[in-house]
Amino acid sequence: MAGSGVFAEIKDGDGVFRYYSDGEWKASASGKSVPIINPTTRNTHFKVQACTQEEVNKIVESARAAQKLWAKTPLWKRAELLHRAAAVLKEHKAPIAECLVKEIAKPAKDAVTEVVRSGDLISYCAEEGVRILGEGKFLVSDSFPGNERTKYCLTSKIPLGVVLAIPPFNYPVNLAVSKIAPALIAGNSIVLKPPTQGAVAALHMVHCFHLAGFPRGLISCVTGKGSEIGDFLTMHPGVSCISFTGGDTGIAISKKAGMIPLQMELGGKDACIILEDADLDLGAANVVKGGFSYSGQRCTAVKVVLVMESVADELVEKVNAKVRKLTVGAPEDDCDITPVVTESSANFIEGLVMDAKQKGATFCQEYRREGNLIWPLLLDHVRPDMRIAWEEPFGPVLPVIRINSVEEGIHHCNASNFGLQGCVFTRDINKAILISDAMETGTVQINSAPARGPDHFPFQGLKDSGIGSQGITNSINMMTKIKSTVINLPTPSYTMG
Ligand SMILES: NC(=O)C1=CN([C@@H]2O[C@H](COP(=O)(O)OP(=O)(O)OC[C@H]3O[C@@H](n4cnc5c(N)ncnc54)[C@H](OP(=O)(O)O)[C@@H]3O)[C@@H](O)[C@H]2O)C=CC1
Ligand SMILES: O=C(O)[C@H](O)COP(=O)(O)O
Repeated sequence: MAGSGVFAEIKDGDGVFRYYSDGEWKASASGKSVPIINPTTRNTHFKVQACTQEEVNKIVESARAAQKLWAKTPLWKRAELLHRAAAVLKEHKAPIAECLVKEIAKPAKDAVTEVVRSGDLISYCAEEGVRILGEGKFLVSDSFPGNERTKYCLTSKIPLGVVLAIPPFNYPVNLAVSKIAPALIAGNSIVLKPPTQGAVAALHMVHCFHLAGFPRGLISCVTGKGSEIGDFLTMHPGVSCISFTGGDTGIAISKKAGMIPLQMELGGKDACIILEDADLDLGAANVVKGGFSYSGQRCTAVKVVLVMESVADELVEKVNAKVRKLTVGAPEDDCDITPVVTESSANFIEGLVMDAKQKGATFCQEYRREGNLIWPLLLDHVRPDMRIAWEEPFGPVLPVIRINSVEEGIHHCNASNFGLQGCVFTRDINKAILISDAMETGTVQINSAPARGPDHFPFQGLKDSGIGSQGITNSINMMTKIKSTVINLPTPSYTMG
């Protein structure tokens, strides 16, 4: 059970979850807490500390001190500790998954998968770090015009300092460790600010790093509402790098942050283009999986289907047949469709649906909502003047736009402010490549729905979907800087010369 057994110390006597600073679990001096509302019951399920600015200062100070020592810890030892943390995390997957079910209504099996996937990510990161951080470059000067061979340049990757990690609610464990593990293996320290919905799962995950024996202050976790402590954290002079995943908040952060490296993974409006020659059964299965898994609350969810008119009726029929089979209900029952994360999120989704209704979209199912639970809905004959053609619902509501040419589909995709992923279904690999090249997105999947995983693949968004690239190798590189040492010789030296 959450906050019991080995996790007992992360909760105070009043049942409020503590924050983690300088290797200890503490109650905030604010005396205030932030409620976490269970999306299913809509009642307060957990409470976390509302940390103060002084507590943030203290955390950043100890993170800076701990990083100096950690940078001098041999790479193999850093990797060994990460492997231990991965094992502890997997060992305690059940209570962490339980938090995900209660805080963000993630279906029970998917919640366990998220924790196990996170353990695997940490281990892979430890191995990859040992390989790529153990290597540098050796350059000689005579390759550049006008130079003799008098300079030897040695480069290596050095840590940045304190990495601030801010993940979103939908993968509060996986998208936290995707920042924590690369930062640590590269010799940085970490300050984590988890999403409010998902904070308790994240605190449990942090305790697994504590149990694994990481040094004091190297990892900290500060809780509180992003709208209250977010600016203080992201503009803190002690922070050397920000790795953020979330919505438009990331655009505001990137405008306010100082001259530090930023990794931003933001929203998406991933298009699924379906051509006449596509395998429509495969296309329909991926539209349903891509559009409705975790009730559409994935940045990589299919968020608009662009299907050629000649096969649209058949595709819609096949998709509808699969939508009818989706189970709707509680995450504890492992239903396919579960309540969306907050009431305001459900209201926002409803606003998009009503706008589409008013403007004449075809409802393939009856619109139904109870509390935060919204039944899956396919909207056919959506037109570009409808909000849902462009906005990200982050819910189980999927628009279909019928197109008459490939160019029309690409045009719609590229007219979006977002550019995260996209996918194309066709049996013609040549067409698929041309479409992939034409789509202005960070990734294009051919004959499969968009996905971030497996977690070592590069993952990046263009335009408003982000800055930089994630994926284990890219994150390690992003959280380091190149340092050079140049050996200057008094006379040119040529090997075997
Ligand atoms: N491209 C990608 O990889 C992904 C993108 N997303 C996108 O994330 C969005 C949904 O996630 P959601 O959690 O609602 O996103 P938000 O942008 O609302 O929140 C993300 C994180 O930022 C924190 N935060 C809020 N305000 C501030 C602030 N002023 N300064 C610093 N941090 C702040 C939040 O904390 P708090 O919860 O306390 O407000 C949370 O931890 C969608 O748009 C989705 O597409 C989601 C997953 C992956
Ligand atoms: O937030 C998200 O949507 C995740 O990054 C998606 O990860 P997945 O595509 O591997 O499920």
